[in-house]
Amino acid sequence: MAPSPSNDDEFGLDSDDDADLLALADGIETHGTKRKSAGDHGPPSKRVALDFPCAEKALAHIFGYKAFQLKQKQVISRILGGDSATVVFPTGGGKSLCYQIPAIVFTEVDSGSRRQGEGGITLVVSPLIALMKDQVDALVRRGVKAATFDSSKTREEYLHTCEMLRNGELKILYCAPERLNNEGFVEQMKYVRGGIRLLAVDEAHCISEWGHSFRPDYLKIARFSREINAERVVCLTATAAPRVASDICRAFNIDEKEGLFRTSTYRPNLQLLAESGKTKKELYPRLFAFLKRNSGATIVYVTLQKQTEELAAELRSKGFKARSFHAGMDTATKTQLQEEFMREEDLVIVATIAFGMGIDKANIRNVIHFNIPSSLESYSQEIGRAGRDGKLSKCMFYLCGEDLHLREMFARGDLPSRNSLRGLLQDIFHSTNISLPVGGEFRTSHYQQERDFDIRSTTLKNIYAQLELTHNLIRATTPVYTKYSYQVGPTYNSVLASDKSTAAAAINKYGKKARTWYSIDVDSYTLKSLRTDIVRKLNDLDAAGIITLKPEHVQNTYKIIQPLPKTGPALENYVEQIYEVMEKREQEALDRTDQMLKLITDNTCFSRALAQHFGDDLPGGMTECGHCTFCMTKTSVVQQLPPPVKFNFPAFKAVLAQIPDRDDARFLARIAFGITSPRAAKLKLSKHPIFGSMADHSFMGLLRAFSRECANTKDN
Ligand SMILES: Nc1ncnc2c1ncn2[C@@H]1O[C@H](COP(=O)(O)OP(=O)(O)OP(=O)(O)O)[C@@H](O)[C@H]1O
Repeated sequence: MAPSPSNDDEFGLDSDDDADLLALADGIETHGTKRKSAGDHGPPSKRVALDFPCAEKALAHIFGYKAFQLKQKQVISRILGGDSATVVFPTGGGKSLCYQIPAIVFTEVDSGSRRQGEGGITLVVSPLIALMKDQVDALVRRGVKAATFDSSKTREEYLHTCEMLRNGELKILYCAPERLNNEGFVEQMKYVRGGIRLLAVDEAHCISEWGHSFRPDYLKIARFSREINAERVVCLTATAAPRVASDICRAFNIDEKEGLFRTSTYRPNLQLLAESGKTKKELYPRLFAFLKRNSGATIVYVTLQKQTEELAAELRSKGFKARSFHAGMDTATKTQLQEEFMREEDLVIVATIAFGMGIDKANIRNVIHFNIPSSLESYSQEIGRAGRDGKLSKCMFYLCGEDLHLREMFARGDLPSRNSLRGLLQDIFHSTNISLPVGGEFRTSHYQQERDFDIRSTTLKNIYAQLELTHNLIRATTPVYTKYSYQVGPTYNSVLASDKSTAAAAINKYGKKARTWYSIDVDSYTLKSLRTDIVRKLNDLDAAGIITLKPEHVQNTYKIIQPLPKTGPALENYVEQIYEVMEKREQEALDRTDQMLKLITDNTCFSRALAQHFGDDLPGGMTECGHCTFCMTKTSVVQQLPPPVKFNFPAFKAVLAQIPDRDDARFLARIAFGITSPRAAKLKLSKHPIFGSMADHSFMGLLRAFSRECANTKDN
């Protein structure tokens, strides 16, 4: 699963959507000569053996390491030689140095061609604010000028970063992918002194629609890299099956033969084990016994937040030192737990996947999966946290038939009904919007559409991404805040008085003061034509510390790229195409669970099957690892499925009685199966006894039964 996105909503730089760069880029020259972008490169230069002593020096003097590890040296040489790369190193493999060292030494490599103070920056796109912060703190301690743009920054810190950017001091800037959607930010990046020398894309597997954690915002990074003229790109990930790695390379125009750096995925000190049981109850004592036999720092992964608490309590009652950890906890508690885990040698952390990213503990002895991981990629990433010290560590997977429901619930949660999708597209392509010319703009509220059409937020973003990137109909621009409020500093009046621009005059005249905050309605009839100038001026005043700006009332804004469909059949065509893609994604999510189960239920060595999934194999022609459950027992693990249930008519009738609408069979099936959605939340159904009352049935069976019911109602 994808890590949760950051919430960058300060300083008016937030955006959930793409920025409209084209409008701004038109007629704007980047300063100095046009920069060479990653896509402009000729044939890769990896064939030329490059050596950069300055990189070795930085490794030793700044980071204190003796030698490069894995393929760090090759990657760094390629980047310093001017080319882009994709790096697939395991968790903890040292991916960060692959961009940090180039960022530090770029100025030494081609200082001759640049003016003083024009070293340019390395921009790192990473979805994890906490990780970014740790990295920046570590770099700053080592004397490297690094910063993040994120919502946790104080205003002073933000202004300080802007200042470093302006005077060319900054070497590395971290930001969340959402930040690249923002017009203001992209403009700022276009004008960075010395340019964007390197764009580093962390967790790059999120770009692939085949990947387990596809994020539409990631698809847009490639376009941004061209728009900000990034000189080269490095994409980094710990897990990428061959198809995913190809997607990444294709998106950034990276030569797969020369620019893809993979290391062996096999970890000989990890013992992959699995056992199956009919019920969780049956597996509890086996888990306790396992932990008694295998002491040491342990992570037990479960799927749901409440399971972390339940299992941790159970473990404590059996005398284990156990704590629960999940994303719903407050930051201070989470930090404290992480610190405790780093310190202690025998703590068992029962956690959701929220735990582990950025945990750099060498002696984790056991990683246990007490539910089914969402994919082989997640599994591999999670077990990869064990045994970084190279010592024998155990990775136990307890498979339980009961858990299949949970996986199906997740896999099926994102697909809306055709009706919902049709309703959404009718709303997007409604008469006002379709009468707009190409280049015209319209606004919508994602928040409202999620509720109106019962579509989850991530799915809605995916649909818009398809309209934008696959069908090229629209393009997201920076979300619009229809109202701007601001507090003024002591220099405000004199600055505005001396500013002779029309925007400044308008702000002076129409900015209304309440008690402490001023506000200006930039969409009012009088100000509409000056809107862009006023917003820019307000942002400038904010960046200069003259005012503190607070944009309000968010509206997602789109520009029309091609004429929108005007007829029913044309709209239906989009419904079909988009729905097909979404159905495929649902199927892929279900397939990923099957692949996970196949790993341990097939008649093969687990370690070999895992390596082969990633396009790799065991080293030295080995056919077996010799120490996984299959190698040790020579038998596969048998999945113990719960017996099929008889159709529960009373529960079925209760769902129909509680929900009188027959417009959406999928919605009814979801409620019976226990899958929530915006509509379920609005109707407060998730706490109702009917919710999940048929969780032991097959989802497809439920869908068929409710579809019949809806069709009958229509016929009558
Ligand atoms: N050449 C090296 N020699 C010694 N230690 C190194 C070297 N390169 C990196 N390290 C250290 O290895 C640890 C892991 O590095 P890093 O965080 O970059 O891994 P990663 O591949 O990004 O892992 P993740 O997938 O968890 O993000 C860090 O403590 C880092 O300083």
